[in-house]
Amino acid sequence: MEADLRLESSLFVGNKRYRAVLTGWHFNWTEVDKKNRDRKTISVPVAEVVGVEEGRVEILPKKSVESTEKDFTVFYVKRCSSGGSYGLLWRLGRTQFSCPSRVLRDQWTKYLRTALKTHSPLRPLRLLVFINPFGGKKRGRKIYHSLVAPLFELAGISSHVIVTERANQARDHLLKKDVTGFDGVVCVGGDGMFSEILHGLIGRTQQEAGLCENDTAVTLQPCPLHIGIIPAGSTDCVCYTTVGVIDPVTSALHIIIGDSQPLDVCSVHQDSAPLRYSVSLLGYGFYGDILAESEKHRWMGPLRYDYSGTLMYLCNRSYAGIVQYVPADPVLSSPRDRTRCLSGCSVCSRITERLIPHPSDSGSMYRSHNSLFSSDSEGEWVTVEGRFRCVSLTCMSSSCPRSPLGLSPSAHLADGTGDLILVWETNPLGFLKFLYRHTSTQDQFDLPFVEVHRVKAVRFSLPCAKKKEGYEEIGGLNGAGREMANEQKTANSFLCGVCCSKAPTESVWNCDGEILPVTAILCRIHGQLVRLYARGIEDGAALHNCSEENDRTSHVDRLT
Ligand SMILES: CCCCCCCCCCCCC/C=C/[C@@H](O)[C@H](COP(=O)(O)O)NC(=O)CCCCCCCCCCCCCCC
Ligand SMILES: Nc1ncnc2c1ncn2[C@@H]1O[C@H](COP(=O)(O)OP(=O)(O)O)[C@@H](O)[C@H]1O
Ligand SMILES: [Ca+2]
Repeated sequence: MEADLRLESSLFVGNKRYRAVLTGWHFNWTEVDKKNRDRKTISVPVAEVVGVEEGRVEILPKKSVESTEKDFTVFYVKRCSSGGSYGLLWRLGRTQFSCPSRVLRDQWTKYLRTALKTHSPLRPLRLLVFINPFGGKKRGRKIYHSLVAPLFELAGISSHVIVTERANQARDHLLKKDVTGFDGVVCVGGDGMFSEILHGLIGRTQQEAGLCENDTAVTLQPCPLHIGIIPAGSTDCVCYTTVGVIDPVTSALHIIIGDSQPLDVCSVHQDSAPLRYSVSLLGYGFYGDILAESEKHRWMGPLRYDYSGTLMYLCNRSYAGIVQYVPADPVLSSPRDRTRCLSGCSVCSRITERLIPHPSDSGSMYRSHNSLFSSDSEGEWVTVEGRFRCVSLTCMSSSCPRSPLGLSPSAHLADGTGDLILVWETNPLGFLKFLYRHTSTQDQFDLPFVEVHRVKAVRFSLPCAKKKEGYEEIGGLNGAGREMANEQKTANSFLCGVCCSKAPTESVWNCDGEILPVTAILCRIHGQLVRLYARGIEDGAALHNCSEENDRTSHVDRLT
């Protein structure tokens, strides 16, 4: 079949002659000068061709300009440097070709379209799109209609668009309404909107599989529908971490070409409250307090987090707690190994192989129970207790424009583990140093009051009242935190006077931007539970559209 797809001929772009070649995987065109010498080659992977149209076509607005029956236009992904961000911006490239004959033109368009179908099996044909009109700077509708919809139309995607009228409408729709015929679900909004889609899709998939989501021991079934994110929120952390830039056009192009990025998801079980899922930040203490405070200032838009963050920094609160965790296999990777999970990551690929069910399993893998949660596995749990500035768990690096390398720079998107970050009670200057390091390449874990562990599961509970009093007197049980405790006590009560008369003894959990109503939780990481229309962060070396060869086998890169 691939041999059939080879096509080679002379083509013209303007008045320049090119030698164009379509092989199985690439479409290349090389300028040929008057002496028949090859000059610059442009190489586009077939998987990155957005569309092929007869004639000379423009989009935005889409129109056919003066053209002949020998012309055709190819639209494809073009990469540009993104300036400040780690990833690459994608733009729509367009080249209008002229053929020596109409027959050849028809052959080119036919071959290119066939190649597209063969090499991008996950390209969506029908999408369900939810727009949150109030997310971020309230520009969701405009972003979708002016930047994204014309690209979907060009790519022949039909979309059913729902502008939400209330919170949780998208989640409820996915849980209850018929979604047959859709290849994917797109959310236009922020992390909160993504979280709605996540809950809806995971919930529906388990319902259909007859699995009980609340059972901490059940192995959940991966979702069959892909999720696309068009960023239009406040933090846009999931988009930034999986694409590398916050840019609606880049994200729309990843959706169109049917990119596929698996993502780990953490299930958060609470005794008296419904099950929640998290991918970016499950945080107690500092991040919980920021969220609770920021809800009062929603009118500020994305700035509410900086305002509340500064306020909560000044409050300098710490909280007593017992944290238990099950460590992941240290041979596979470590949160301090100074590597980055990039597109094609080899650490994530290793678990992909293990997760793919073999025919002989006949689905039993997804129904199996996890030994972690049986009573005889108690020995695997490690316990720490004391007073913490914050306890955070993230399934991925959780980078965002504020923190380009993220909460845990070496975390992996799809390795089946999460990173648990424990920041013990410390003085205000120490904590500022910790926060400030998130904005640069300095290691935020290289501080005496910070610990990070790669984990498969986490439990959190409050110490009994008597113990809590003890911590308040001795300042926690951890060596690093203990020394600073007395000095801390004075600082705490002084600074907290800024926002509250008495520091509370309990914080709340921030679960991807949602406040959880309970403090005691049990969390478990589910490897590759959902798939996004993304491919992970591409490094600058992938700026290749003008080069001979397109080698996209980047793996894990060391941080420099
Ligand atoms: C001194 C500079 C400190 C910069 C510290 C940056 C740490 C940033 C880590 C960000 C992790 C983001 C994880 C994502 C969470 C989102 O799921 C979730 C929901 O997002 P959505 O509203 O878009 O739906 N977002 C959040 O919960 C917001 C988290 C808040 C992060 C902002 C932190 C700003 C802190 C500023 C402290 C300033 C101290 C100044 C002292 C003088
Ligand atoms: N029409 C709506 N009205 C009010 N809230 C909504 C609506 N649609 C979605 N939401 C909720 O708004 C919250 C924030 O949305 P999000 O798109 O993440 O923006 P932001 O990043 O600014 O927080 C989400 O938790 C979502 O459930
Ligand atoms: Ca992970």
